[in-house]
This record gives sequence, structure tokens and C-alpha cells, in this order.
Amino acid sequence: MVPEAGLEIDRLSKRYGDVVALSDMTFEVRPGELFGFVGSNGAGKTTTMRIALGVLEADSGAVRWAGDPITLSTRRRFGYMPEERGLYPKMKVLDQLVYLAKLHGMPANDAHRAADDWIVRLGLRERRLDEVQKLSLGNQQRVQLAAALVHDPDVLVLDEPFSGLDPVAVDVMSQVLKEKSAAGIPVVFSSHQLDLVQRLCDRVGIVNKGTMVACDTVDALRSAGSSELHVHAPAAPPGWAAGIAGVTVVSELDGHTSLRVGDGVDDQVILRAALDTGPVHEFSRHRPSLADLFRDVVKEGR
Ligand SMILES: Nc1ncnc2c1ncn2[C@@H]1O[C@H](COP(=O)(O)OP(=O)(O)OP(=O)(O)O)[C@@H](O)[C@H]1O
Repeated sequence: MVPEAGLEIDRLSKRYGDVVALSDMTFEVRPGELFGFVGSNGAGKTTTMRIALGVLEADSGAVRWAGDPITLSTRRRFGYMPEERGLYPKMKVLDQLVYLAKLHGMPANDAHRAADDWIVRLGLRERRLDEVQKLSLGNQQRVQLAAALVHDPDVLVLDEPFSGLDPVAVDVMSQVLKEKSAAGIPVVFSSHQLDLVQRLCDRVGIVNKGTMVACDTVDALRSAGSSELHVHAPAAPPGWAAGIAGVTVVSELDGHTSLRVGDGVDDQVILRAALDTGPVHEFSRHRPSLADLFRDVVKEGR
């Protein structure tokens, strides 16, 4: 049965000496949800994930799974892909996965079957008897994903699982994460690849300086952000829109202008100003991308 409450991160705070790594970090990854955890370098993503997995202790706050504080035995039901990766370099791929599955409490036969299945699924069949250290970095990452999945976990916490993967491996990883969340488990992963996060995730949390500053569906976040107007007026001189009240020029190049338009500004005023410069080939509104929102949040934070 799928529990109603998922993975709850509740007001986590953590300092390293004078550095405040987390300050009241709060969010929930619901069962069946694919949650993207994004933020600048040093924003606190890895620290949060380590605390969730019990690798690191918080100064205050709590982590709960299915409504209860996490214990050693519930933690065994987590699948974790640490940022620093955690494989034994001299162990063979198959042996490693079987070993890890058994460590999580799987009987030997099941462990072998699960390791074989994930090896095939993740395109590692030819590499199964190679030592991990002899694999390319991308293939090591595939093994690392297999290691997070081999014991059929109830929660998946993955620190930058997509970094360094080729496009085929990105597709495989995306598919696996979608399947796992569709099967009802909470999946949280951090990433700097915002186009991928925008495409894949049900909800996204944007972290800045150790605090969750925006957390919602991609659609809701994009709708709440101010939209941009794209104007293509080939004969328009540079600065043509600079004097229009309530309008900020975001970029301007070869007659293509992107404008941020304040609330209550009549876009027909902008269209008339564009037409005054000559022909207008494009005049369209665009919702901000996740990358645009991210930049805004980080800028505001500074
Ligand atoms: N062991 C440590 N000792 C001291 N400071 C640390 C330690 N680990 C992390 N920090 C600091 O805590 C803050 C949060 O780091 P964290 O690694 O959680 O960020 P992150 O969001 O995962 O960054 P990235 O995207 O670069 O991986 C940073 O200021 C970092 O320098």
C-alpha cells in the first residue's frame, strides 16, 4: 500500500563552523512524485540529501518518511545516489550490485536476479564482469544508479544523477525515474540541467542559500513569473523600447528584442512603438523558463 505521507524535510538547519549550509529547509516529496531539487553551487542540496539519508546529522529539524521519524530500518528502504559516488573501485559490477542488494536485506537469489535485471536495463551487460574502476565515468554512473535501485527501494534520493551522462543514458535515467515515481514512490533528484528538470518533474523546489525559496509545479512557477514579450522588428534601432513606461529591455540583438512587461502595461502601446520603426515580423508572449525563474530567484537572493 502506498503511504499518504512521503519524504518530509522539516525545518532542517545545519552549520559548518561559520558557514550556514541550511536554514529552516522545508519541503515534502509525495508518494508517486518526481521532485526536482535545484539551486546554485553551495545552496545546500547535497547537505539536505545527506541528512535525509542519515550520513550527516542536522543541528535541528526533522526528516520523516510516511509520517514517522526515520530509523535505521526505514533507511534501508531508501535508494541513494551520493554526489561523491560510493562504489568499490576494484569490485566487479555484478558482484558489487549483488553485495549491495544483500546488504539491504535481500536474499541471495533475489539479489542476483535484481542485479542482473538492472545490469541489462541500464545497458551494462558487456561490462558486468569488469571492475568498476575500468569503466568510463558515465558507465560508473549507470552502475551507481543500479546500486541505488537494486534493492527495490521505497524512496529514491539522487544527487546529480544526470551529470556527465550521454544523451542515451539521460533518456534511460529519465525513463527509470519516471517509472519509479509512477509506481508510487517519492523520487527526489538534484540537477543543474534545468531544461531536463522542467521536462521531467511534477514539482520543483528552488533552493537559495540553504532555504527553499520556491516550491510548486513547473506550470505554477512559470505562470507566477512575469512573462516576456518577444518582438522581431528588423529595422528597429537599438534602444527603441527603452523609453516605454513599465517596460524593461532584457536583450536586444539584430532586431530581436525581449522585453519584461510590468503589470497593467498595455502591450498594444509596445506594438505601436515597434510598428513606428518599420515592419514587425513577430510579436509574442513567452512564459519564463525554469532557468529564467532560477536566475531571478538567485538575483533577488543576492
Ligand atoms: N564538510 C564541509 N565543511 C564545511 N563546509 C561545507 C562542508 N560541506 C558543505 N559545506 C558548505 O555548505 C554549503 C552547502 O553545500 P552543499 O554541498 O550542500 O551545496 P550544493 O547545493 O549541493 O552545491 P553543488 O550544487 O555545488 O553540489 C556550502 O557553502 C558549502 O561550502
